[in-house]
Amino acid sequence: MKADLEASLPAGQGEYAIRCRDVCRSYGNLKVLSNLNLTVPQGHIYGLLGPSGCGKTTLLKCMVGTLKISRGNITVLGKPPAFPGHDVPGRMVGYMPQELALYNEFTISDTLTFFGRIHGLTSKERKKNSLVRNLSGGQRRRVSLGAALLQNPELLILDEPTVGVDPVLRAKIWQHLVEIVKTGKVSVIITTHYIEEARQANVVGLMRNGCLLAEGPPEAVMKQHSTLEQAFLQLCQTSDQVDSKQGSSPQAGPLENSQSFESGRDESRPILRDGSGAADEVPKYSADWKVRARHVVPKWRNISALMIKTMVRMKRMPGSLCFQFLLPVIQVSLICLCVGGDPKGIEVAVVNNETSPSAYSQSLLSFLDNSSVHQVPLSHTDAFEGIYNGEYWGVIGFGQNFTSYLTKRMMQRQVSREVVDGGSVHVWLDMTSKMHFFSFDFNLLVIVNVITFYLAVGLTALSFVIERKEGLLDRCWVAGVSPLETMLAHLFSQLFVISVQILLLLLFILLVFKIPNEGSLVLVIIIIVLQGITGISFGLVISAAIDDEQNANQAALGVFYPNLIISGIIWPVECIPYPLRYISLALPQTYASEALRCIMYRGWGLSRMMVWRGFAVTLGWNTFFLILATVILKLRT
Ligand SMILES: Nc1ncnc2c1ncn2[C@@H]1O[C@H](COP(=O)(O)OP(=O)(O)OP(=O)(O)O)[C@@H](O)[C@H]1O
Repeated sequence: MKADLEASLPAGQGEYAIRCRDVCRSYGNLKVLSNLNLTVPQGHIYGLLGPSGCGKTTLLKCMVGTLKISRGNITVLGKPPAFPGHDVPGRMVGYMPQELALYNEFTISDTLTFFGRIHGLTSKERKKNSLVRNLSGGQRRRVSLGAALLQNPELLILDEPTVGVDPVLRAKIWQHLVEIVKTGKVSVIITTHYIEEARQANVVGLMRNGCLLAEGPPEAVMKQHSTLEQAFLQLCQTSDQVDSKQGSSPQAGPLENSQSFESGRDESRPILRDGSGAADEVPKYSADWKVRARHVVPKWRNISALMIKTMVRMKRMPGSLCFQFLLPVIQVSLICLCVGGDPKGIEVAVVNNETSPSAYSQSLLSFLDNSSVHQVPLSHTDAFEGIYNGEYWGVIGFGQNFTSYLTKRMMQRQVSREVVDGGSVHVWLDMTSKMHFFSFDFNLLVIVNVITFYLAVGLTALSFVIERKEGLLDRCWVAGVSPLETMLAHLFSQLFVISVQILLLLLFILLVFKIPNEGSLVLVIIIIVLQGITGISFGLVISAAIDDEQNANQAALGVFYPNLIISGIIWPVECIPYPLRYISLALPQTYASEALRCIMYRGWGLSRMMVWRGFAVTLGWNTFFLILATVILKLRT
């Protein structure tokens, strides 16, 4: 039986498309792949079968290089995946992930064009104008498969391509796979839950608990059984029996299972290939510095493909795009209209103990702005009672001899304290009311900065979260897009959105609300755009680090309030206690807001420290956030 297999499975290097030796991979404490050995011969279809959760998808992700293995080695088309200069991930491999991994707002044509652009294809695809979101499940799978086949890859890695597909289409997919491997140049590894369909594969691998129970041509695996399914069940039972014999060891995990199974096998079992890779020498691969440098330098082709993708998606959601453009303008307009203006029609009690119509107190009261203050003449007792009852915002009081005392203050060089007091206007404010807010120097420009920053955070914080969840990020990785390219593409496309937002915002605050600008408009625009970039890059950090939409939203919101309070936006930095003040000065918005104020109100330029400091700190934060986001994204793939 082993001889049969060895005749059909090439052993030498170069004759296999994929070779895994002693591969281990864990998620935290969960060991998913245990010393797994697998060989996909060149020009063959390999059907990887196994129950749900046995680690098939994990293994495929390790093969395409989106997951790192913790031990062992994998060789795909001659080199380890993600090796510098190797086109896996890249053109050589077509990957269809388990998730559909399609952009819903794309047409079929857009989808093929997008992946075609990444692979540098110039041929014009046929126009398919149906939106992916309007297709049936089976149709979407076909598009997804089409995207994997697009660049005629040498290796096709298909994770359950036939799920939810009708039997006719399933048969067609298999027929196509059989057709493309005939040339001997294309190899396929395919996972499926429909065990019997794998009879059309040249080789099958039966996987369980992270190890391969058997590997070989389907006929050999089924030798003593009428179906593959029965063979698989038999293998599982035998494996369980060996496990229970070994069960005395409390730590017996998949690794031990695999070894004990191998060592205890007899010839009647369909263990068709000795998986031990210990004797195999691990080949050494090297790449010169030029290849390594080319591998690291971002490719404009990929960046532009991703940017066009984002623009097309935006175009397909015009309502959401308009809302994004107009949101800052709406917010700033509301702020201009509702915040920072003079109070209107507030009730103030007036206690005037002078009765004569020609008294100075009367003429003074007549000068008060009656649209802001509505004067209510009252007695001393009623006025203070009214204040306690919350009816009035304050009391203005004049003594009985206000006119004569004021005249004395004007005429005489020295007067008694009684004269000063009697010749003064007494004002009592209700400090429990909102009145004291009017004393705080509200600064619209700083708010513009905050809005630009946080809208940018909000725009980007979910960018990768959703793409990662839908498998799109993985698909792009496998097509050869690097984390840095993804990061730059997001940065550039969001920059377009925030540029429109900032343009509209400035038009409104300068032309409609006529906020004065004493300084250079160019500097104003640059600092606001730089703040927007800080927001985008911070959003990218959140997006790269967090997997779930809700947590990403919480993180963006969680940073909003502390930053608003500590950055001196609500209350001056000078009033913040010392340890916090140092933090405040290091934050991305503190010095930038100060710089914006100095440019617009004082007309200062870059030669002033308070201005260039704002630019320098913002640029520093931008660089830091972008590097951090790229590193996180790289570490997590
Ligand atoms: N990102 C992850 N974090 C933690 N555990 C994970 C993660 N991805 C997968 N797992 C776990 O690893 C195990 C193997 O998952 P995997 O998706 O590889 O199985 P599978 O054989 O492809 O299953 P199915 O046939 O249902 O797709 C499962 O127990 C799963 O819960």
